[in-house]
Amino acid sequence: MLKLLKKFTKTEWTFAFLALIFIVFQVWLDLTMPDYMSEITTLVQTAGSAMSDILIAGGKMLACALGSFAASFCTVICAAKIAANFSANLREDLFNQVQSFTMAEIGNFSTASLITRSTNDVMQVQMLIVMGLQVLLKAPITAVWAIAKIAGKSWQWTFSTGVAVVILLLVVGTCVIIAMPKFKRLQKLTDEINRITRENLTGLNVIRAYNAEDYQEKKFEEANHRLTKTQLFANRTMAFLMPGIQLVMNGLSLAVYWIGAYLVENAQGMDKLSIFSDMIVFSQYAMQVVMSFMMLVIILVIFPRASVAAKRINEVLDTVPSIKDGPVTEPDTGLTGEVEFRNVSFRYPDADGDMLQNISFTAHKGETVAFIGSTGCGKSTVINLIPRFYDVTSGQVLVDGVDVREYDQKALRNKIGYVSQKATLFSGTVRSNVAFGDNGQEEFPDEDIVNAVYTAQANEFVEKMTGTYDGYIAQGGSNLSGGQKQRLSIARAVCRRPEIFIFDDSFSALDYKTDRILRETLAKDCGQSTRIIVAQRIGTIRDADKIIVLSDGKIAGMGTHDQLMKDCEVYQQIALSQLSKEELA
Ligand SMILES: Nc1ncnc2c1ncn2[C@@H]1O[C@H](COP(=O)(O)OP(=O)(O)OP(=O)(O)O)[C@@H](O)[C@H]1O
Repeated sequence: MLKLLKKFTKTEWTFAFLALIFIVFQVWLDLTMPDYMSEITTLVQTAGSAMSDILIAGGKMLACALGSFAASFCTVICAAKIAANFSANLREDLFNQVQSFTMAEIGNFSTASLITRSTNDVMQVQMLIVMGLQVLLKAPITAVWAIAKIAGKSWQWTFSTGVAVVILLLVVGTCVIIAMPKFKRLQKLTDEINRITRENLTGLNVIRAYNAEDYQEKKFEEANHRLTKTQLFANRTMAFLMPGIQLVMNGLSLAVYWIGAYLVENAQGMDKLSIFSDMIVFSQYAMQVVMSFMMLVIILVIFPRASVAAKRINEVLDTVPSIKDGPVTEPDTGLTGEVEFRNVSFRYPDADGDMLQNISFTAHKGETVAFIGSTGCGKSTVINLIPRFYDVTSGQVLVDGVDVREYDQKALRNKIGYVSQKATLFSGTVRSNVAFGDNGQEEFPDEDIVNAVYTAQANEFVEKMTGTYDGYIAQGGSNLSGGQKQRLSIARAVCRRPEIFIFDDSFSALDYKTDRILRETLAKDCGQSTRIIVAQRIGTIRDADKIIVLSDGKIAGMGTHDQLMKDCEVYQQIALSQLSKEELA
């Protein structure tokens, strides 16, 4: 928690200092009120007192109460401002940190947990700051000040207040020790609820199609029940606190009056009056002491959960992304659009064995290099190493003659137009999806957007959309068909005018005719760019300059279609499973 508080900015410290001033002022006013009460008590008991004197003392007491209210209001405003600013900065830090994570780190935390950490966990810390600033500062100041005021009045009264505080601490300590482990579990269980809800929402169609609503509901119910049970246990434990504190407070009042009665009875003449008014004042101060401990208890209810949340936030902020920027922004090798793999092997984090073994090939400028192979043989894994979604385990991946690990990541990705296997679109318009991101140059001109849409064969449906290029795209492109989404994803890559295109099975949802026309226009409009294509269909890659056949993470053959048809058995099998001998001839 302290580590997070180091993130306080100058403005936040200034507001914290202001809050402290308001708190000291409020405590002074609160502790001055019993003095006036004592004055009123004495005036009331003294024969011949003037009514105006009582009213003046009462008026001063009222002024103190109003002043205390105003000071408390100002403290709350300061605390709310600090907490809101602080959590906004924290959320931004978390967002930026998660942006810099590689797939490995995101996998480590899980997406659901990262969402809880950026929202719910930040809220827990925010609540602690709002309450903490008011209470953590106010309680000790009030306690010390009030104790100083009551010390020396009567040892019996002071002793009974001391006993009340010790009992209070024992009650609070026991409750916190019992509830603390449950608070730790609460955040984990919130992650779980988040994960199930996300899974449910993203897979809604499949759940309905398979009549799996009951199964999902059961999963949710179980997680919900676990969360509710833990919450109930923690809250029930803490529920003991308030009645416990009330009991101690009432017991203390009783003790003060009982001791007071005994002292008054044994006193003589005017002393009786003075002891009586002391008793009234003392009971007020003693209540202030106990109240300040009670306020600390409120913090103790929030603190365990907030401290767990702070730890979880720090875990994210302290994670060093495994992929770091190198120094190269523009290579001086004189090469463009060249991709080379040198003896590359790769193992996924936590996997037992290498997924890729000894992969070596070169794609020169303007060439089309295609990967084909059975499902799960490692095609996507190979191409994900080029934009450095993962780093190689051994060997080297070079772009324009420079190891990708040497590149500044932005500079490397500016050279690449990547189209993922699952078309990903963002809520917005056609334009905002095509002119997406930054390629290190000026903003994408309208002309480039239109050209890219035409090259990707997307014009045919975009121009029919309401609003055409400003037509609405729903989150994840859910208002488009699979093939339309793929074409817009391709247009997005084309619009960047990259040196290297990476198509990860990006033509699979297109009909054969559109697939062929799209490849032709790509070759015509982007002939200068290198194209690396993963495909399942022989037809898509047949004309490639180089076809690499992958089998179990190893290269089983490399060459043109004709060469492979002659000497690569795996390729022949794939080809014959898709096309007849006549078509292949
Ligand atoms: N993030 C990951 N962590 C661990 N293993 C993974 C991860 N991603 C993929 N794999 C494994 O690596 C293997 C190769 O996956 P990859 O996606 O490269 O195959 P692919 O040839 O592109 O398959 P497809 O044609 O079905 O897309 C698979 O066996 C898969 O289980």
